[in-house]
Amino acid sequence: MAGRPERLGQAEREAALPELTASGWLVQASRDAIHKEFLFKDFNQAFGFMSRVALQAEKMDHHPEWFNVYNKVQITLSTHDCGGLSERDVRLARFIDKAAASI
Ligand SMILES: C[C@H](O)[C@H](O)[C@H]1CNC2=NC(N)=NC(=O)C2=N1
Repeated sequence: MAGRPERLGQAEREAALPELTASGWLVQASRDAIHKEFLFKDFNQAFGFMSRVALQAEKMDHHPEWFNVYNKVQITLSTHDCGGLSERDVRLARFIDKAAASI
């Protein structure tokens, strides 16, 4: 993706975040990031989901912070290059929700 990412402004947050928080993303209090926990039937499904997200992350050159144990995947999204939330996090979060729904 071209260009240096910029932190979302107030209007962009008001436009993008309600949709994400409605689907279970939490805006972190401790840093400018969003977080969501996904539960799957077993490790196989969790890892299948992670594989899809990993391929998309490479394509976008935008990578999640995540933690997996068995069927649980916890994901934090933030843009390190701008020190907070950018449009890339919004786009990746939308992709992640679709990927989880298709497992
Ligand atoms: C050099 C490379 O483009 C950058 O380090 C990319 C890679 N993946 C990234 N992922 C995330 N989450 N934030 C970034 O700022 C970021 N930057």
